[in-house]
Amino acid sequence: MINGCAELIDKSYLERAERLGVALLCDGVKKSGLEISNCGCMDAGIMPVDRGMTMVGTALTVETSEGDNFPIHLASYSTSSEGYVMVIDGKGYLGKAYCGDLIMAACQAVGFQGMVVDGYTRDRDGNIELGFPVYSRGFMPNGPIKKEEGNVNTEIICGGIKVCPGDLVAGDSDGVCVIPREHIELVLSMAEEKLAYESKRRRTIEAYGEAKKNGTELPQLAPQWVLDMMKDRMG
Ligand SMILES: O=C([O-])CC(=O)C(=O)O
Ligand SMILES: [Mg+2]
Repeated sequence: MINGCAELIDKSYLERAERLGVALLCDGVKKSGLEISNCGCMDAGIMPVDRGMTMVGTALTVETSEGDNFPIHLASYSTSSEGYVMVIDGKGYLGKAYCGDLIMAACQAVGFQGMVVDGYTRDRDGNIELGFPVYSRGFMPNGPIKKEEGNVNTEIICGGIKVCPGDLVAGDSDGVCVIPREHIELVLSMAEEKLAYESKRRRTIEAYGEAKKNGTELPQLAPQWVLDMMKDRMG
């Protein structure tokens, strides 16, 4: 089944997500109390091809299996709009690579923000040279087959996480997370609260380091919640 693409996510949301990064976005899911498996994080087997690759965009989904990359070709040519991340449910198949730097270059030329593959990719060096963010289970020189049309823009599972066309997908050195489209605003605001907490913590840690260096009185290093928990548990 080949469906049209979901509407692109508002740029202001993407900019906020980019500023936060994947770990804080997952913290935002946790703080929001939403019942989302693993806080929206794909499993740790799905990693960036190169450290420092980052992406944020709107999910365009592909479902395929057994190393068949015909559906990936169909998805690549299904839009000319900039801003999608291609999320490929390859069923974790590890016998063949689903794609390499040729398809990746085509996706980059179209304006995809990146690609996530539940399976292997190849042409690692070429991929890094392109600077196109790709997240996969690793590398396999054995190339793909071209067979079935698969599904484009249907609900899929990738890296253990449900992904619907139009969801927010973010990736960085830590991995990939998915925020359901209907919860983007809530998750971003929760993640921004966590960011504010972390900034405050960083200032406290810095002040402690400075005081230690200067031989002045040390400020309290432990956060208040640790002190409260210690009192509760240890009296
Ligand atoms: O040859 C293929 O179909 C996959 C590949 O390596 C590429 O896209 O560069
Ligand atoms: Mg190739």
